[in-house]
Amino acid sequence: MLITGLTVAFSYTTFLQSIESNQSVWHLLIFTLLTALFVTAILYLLLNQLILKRLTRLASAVHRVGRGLQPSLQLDNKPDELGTLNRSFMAMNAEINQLITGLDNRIAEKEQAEMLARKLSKAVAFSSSGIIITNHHLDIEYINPFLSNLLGLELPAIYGKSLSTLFAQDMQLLGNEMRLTLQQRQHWQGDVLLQQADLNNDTQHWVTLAIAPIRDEKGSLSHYVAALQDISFIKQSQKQMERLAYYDSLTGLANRSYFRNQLRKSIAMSQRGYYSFALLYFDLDEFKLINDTLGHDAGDDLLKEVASRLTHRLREDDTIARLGGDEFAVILSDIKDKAQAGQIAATLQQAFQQPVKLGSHTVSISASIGITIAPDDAVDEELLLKHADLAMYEAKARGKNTYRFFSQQLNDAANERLLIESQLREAIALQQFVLFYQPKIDVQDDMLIGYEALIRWLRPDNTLVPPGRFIAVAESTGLIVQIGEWIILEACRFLARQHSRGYAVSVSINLSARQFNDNKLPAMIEQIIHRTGVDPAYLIFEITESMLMGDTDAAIKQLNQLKRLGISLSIDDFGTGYSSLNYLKRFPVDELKIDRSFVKDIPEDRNDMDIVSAIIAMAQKMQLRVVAEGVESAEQAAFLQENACYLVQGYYFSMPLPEQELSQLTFTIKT
Ligand SMILES: Nc1nc2c(ncn2[C@@H]2O[C@@H]3COP(=O)(O)O[C@H]4[C@@H](O)[C@H](n5cnc6c(=O)[nH]c(N)nc65)O[C@@H]4COP(=O)(O)O[C@H]3[C@H]2O)c(=O)[nH]1
Repeated sequence: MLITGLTVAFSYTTFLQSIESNQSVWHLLIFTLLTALFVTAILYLLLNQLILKRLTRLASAVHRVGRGLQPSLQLDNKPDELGTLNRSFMAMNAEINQLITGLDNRIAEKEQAEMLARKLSKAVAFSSSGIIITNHHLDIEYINPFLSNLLGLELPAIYGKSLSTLFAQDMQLLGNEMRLTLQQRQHWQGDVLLQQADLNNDTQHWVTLAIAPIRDEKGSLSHYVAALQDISFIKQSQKQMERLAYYDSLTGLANRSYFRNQLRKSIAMSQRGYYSFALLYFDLDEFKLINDTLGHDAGDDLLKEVASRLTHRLREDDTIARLGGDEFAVILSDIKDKAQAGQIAATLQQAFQQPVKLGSHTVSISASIGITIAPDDAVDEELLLKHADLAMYEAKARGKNTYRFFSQQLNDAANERLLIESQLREAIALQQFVLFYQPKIDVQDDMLIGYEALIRWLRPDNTLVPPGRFIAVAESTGLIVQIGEWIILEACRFLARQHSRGYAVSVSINLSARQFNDNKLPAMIEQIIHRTGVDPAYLIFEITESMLMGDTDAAIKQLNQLKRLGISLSIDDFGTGYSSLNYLKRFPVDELKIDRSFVKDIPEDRNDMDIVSAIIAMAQKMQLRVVAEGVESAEQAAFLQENACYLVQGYYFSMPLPEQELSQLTFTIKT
């Protein structure tokens, strides 16, 4: 409601008439007063209703807002000045509310951020990863306790120093690379070796390090944060695995796979014309004997000693590997010529000159070294190994403790051996072997007392191949076991025929090392004896001294097994090996055969004559039969007889003959 004016009706005439009468005056006064009061009340009511009440509400609202409360009363929105004031106030209040809410939000956000920062700071401080914060120049501003403890860092002395001061000496160059990468790619990651702060403590830690930038609101680089994990354990395991994969655990030398890798690398370099290298291959001449007699622990100690001696005689760039057992190989890198390789091989052999002490024993050692040169001899891995191996066997054949280079002739000989091997297989299948028999004579009564069976290979073109041309190949390929069984069967059949004619002769059969070491040999012989029905007392098996060396216990066991069959045992080529009385006593043998080499120079060579008479004396002392082989002259026969050696074999009496020609012999045959 809008108040535009107030009209009071007053009648002056009536007022005068009232004055005229007192009563009327009082009435008038009272009336006037009442009217005034009424008007005032009306005015007050109107004022209160229209203005004061609204102002009070507004004041109360202002007061509440001033106290931070919401105005509890609803302010009117009338289209007058007070309504306008109310609206302005409400708008202002809404704005204030909005501002307060915004402020509250900002405060809440700030509190949240502070809480998060506190959590992060705790996480960083207690983290088991290393954390570093640097400025944008990579100078350290913060290092967390984990890292400072790990490296023994003095805080805050390290602050302000470059990040790379934490790196090990070898890693210093990495600092520059890191800076460059960070400029280009914003982050850097890699494995770093950290150095202990105390330089006297040489513990080093491998860590994987990741560096990322921190930017301010404007996006400008302000800091870097680096996180690192200790991976020393992983690196150690890696190293351990590498060692296991590439190094021989006994000697610490490179193993076969590492050696092969190096060989391939060397071949690649030599093929590019960069350099020549030599491949040396060898084993220890006495290793098997030492291992068998002194035991495997002594064998291991020997290998360790050899490895250490060899390592000291080689250059840094050379590779020495133990390929297995007592097999060693060396790659001599960048050699000038063959002569240089030969010199180094000789140096290596010098390493063997000093005997090795193994517990209470002192043993002498030697090595026969095979050498091949790349790229001159070959640039193929397998071929080079084969060449070095061939050269080593040549060195062994030339006497121990020497070295030999691979040559084309060696290769030809090896190829011939291969050819013989394939032909031998065919010869076995086609039964191209024959036995010849050389008489054994007792010169006391000129009586033929037995024969030695000697194999020949009768080729389809009727040529006779002597055993010296194929026995070694048969031995190395194992074919001798098959051939040997045929020899024993044939010799026993021959013996059975001789006995059936009434001749009480013996037959001597040569055993090769491979046959002798075969534990099925006694059973096989027993079976043949049974099959052919021969009297084993007339069977003599010849073995060489070298077969008894090595594992003597096993040899004695085998000899006893053979002896149990009722056969005799003879030591062939006696005098060329150990020939010691003590050693002989241990073996259950019946006969010694003096090697041809001592007989052939009688009577010219006094020394040989002395040896022969000593062997005869020794055999007599041990109550062994003694047979001299290779007797070619009457003088030799006479000398032997004078020295009480009556059993002889040799061209002087008879060449080895095929069975059908034995009837031409004029000797009285023992019956
Ligand atoms: N210069 C000369 N030589 C004489 C004389 N008397 C005999 N010989 C030869 O000397 C060799 C004696 O045989 P060995 O020492 O056991 O040496 C044998 C033996 O080790 C081996 N061998 C021969 N036959 C067999 C066999 O059946 N089995 C095995 N495992 N090896 C055999 O081959 C070697 C050579 O046999 P062969 O060529 O038959 O050579 C035989 C024989 O023909 C002589 O007065 N002067």
